Amino acid sequence: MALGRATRPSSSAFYDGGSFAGRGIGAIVSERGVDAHGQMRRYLSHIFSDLSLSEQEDIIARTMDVWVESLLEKGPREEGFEMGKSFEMMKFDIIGKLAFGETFGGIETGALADAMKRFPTLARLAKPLLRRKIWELTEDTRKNEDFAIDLINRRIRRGESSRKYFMTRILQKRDPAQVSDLQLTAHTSDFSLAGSETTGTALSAIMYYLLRTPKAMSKLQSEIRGSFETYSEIDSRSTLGLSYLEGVILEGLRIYPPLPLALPRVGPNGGDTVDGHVLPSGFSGSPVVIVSTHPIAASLSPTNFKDPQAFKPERWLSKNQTDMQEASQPFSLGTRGCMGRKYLLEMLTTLAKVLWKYDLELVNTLLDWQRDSEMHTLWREPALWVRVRERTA
Ligand code: HEM
Repeated sequence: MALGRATRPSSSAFYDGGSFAGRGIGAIVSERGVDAHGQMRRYLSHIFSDLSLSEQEDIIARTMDVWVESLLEKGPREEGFEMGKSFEMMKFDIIGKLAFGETFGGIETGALADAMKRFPTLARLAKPLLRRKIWELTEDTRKNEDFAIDLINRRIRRGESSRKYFMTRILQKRDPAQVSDLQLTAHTSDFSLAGSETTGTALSAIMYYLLRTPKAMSKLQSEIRGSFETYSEIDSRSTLGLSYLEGVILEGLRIYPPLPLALPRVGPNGGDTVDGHVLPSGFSGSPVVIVSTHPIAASLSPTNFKDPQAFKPERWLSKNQTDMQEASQPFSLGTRGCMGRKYLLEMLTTLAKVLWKYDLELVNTLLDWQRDSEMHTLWREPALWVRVRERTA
């Protein structure tokens, strides 16, 4: 795709119902103004630097290890356990730790559903489907936001921390005159949701496709088990060179993009040209012109990928003639593209740890992930019941 000019589109009214909108606060996901959003992105970008991520590694690893151990409690039962929810809880706990310095208790208590209620979820970007006024008046929203505000206030009161939560960095860089406590809370709330639901969805889908594709599962297990003698060797650095593992993740993100919606954009002032097609200026006429690319249309089109419904990690091992790899953009692109894509490393480590330690088996063999998924702006995935046993080989 060739863009005619280096102009910046803004996001559409779809985003008006985002976190804290009812309090008149824009946050990183929901802010529509091009300049205001650019400023927020610059302010927040340092928490996604390599240095910042390596500082967080310890917190992430400890939470992940507790989760991996917890799989042995319920996993071996004949009926198995619901792995999808469990992935989401673990990711939510990690983000909670990183953002607020407090765990939401998802792994220990299974309290994810409750915790999700307390936060304005990314799914609530769907709220423009309801009328704005109703959204603003929703009492629940206020409670959710109050809960997040309370967490942030507690964190601010605790002051400097030697522990490197990403909140530590955000606070260090903050000019309170520019970024209020409320705005800080709104950003953090966006992170919590942008980071947990997407990653949880991705891991569930990847696990399903692996369990359904024994050849891929066996190749992946051989790569992981052949690379590490002990569990403790597995971390975000040591998993980096595992090419089949990376292929598995990219293929999962292609076949089941975690954000399955066509992100709506308003064309830039003066219009633009995309692949030779002239797009009018978004605000020049009535109605406003919205443009978007649907991720599923792009990544499941036979024009872009050979045999697109088949789960084939091999298509990512090298450039090839039959797959247009760039057509799969699960993190979106450009000035509003995902800020957290480096957390992909976390997915590499999660899968490596689980598959190094355990053998897994799909309980519901009639499950068909694509058929049984529903899309309500975001995915509503089917339950993924899995039996987990200590590995035998
Ligand atoms: C598999 C995992 C993930 C996927 C597929 C994903 C995908 C996306 C996509 C498609 C967007 C664009 C949304 C839009 O324009 O409305 C986005 C934005 C964003 N993501 Fe992610 N994401 C993932 C994980 C994460 C994580 C772990 C974090 C942070 C902890 C994160 C933080 C963000 C933020 C802050 C934005 C807003 C960026 C902006 O508007 O400037 N994401 N993500």
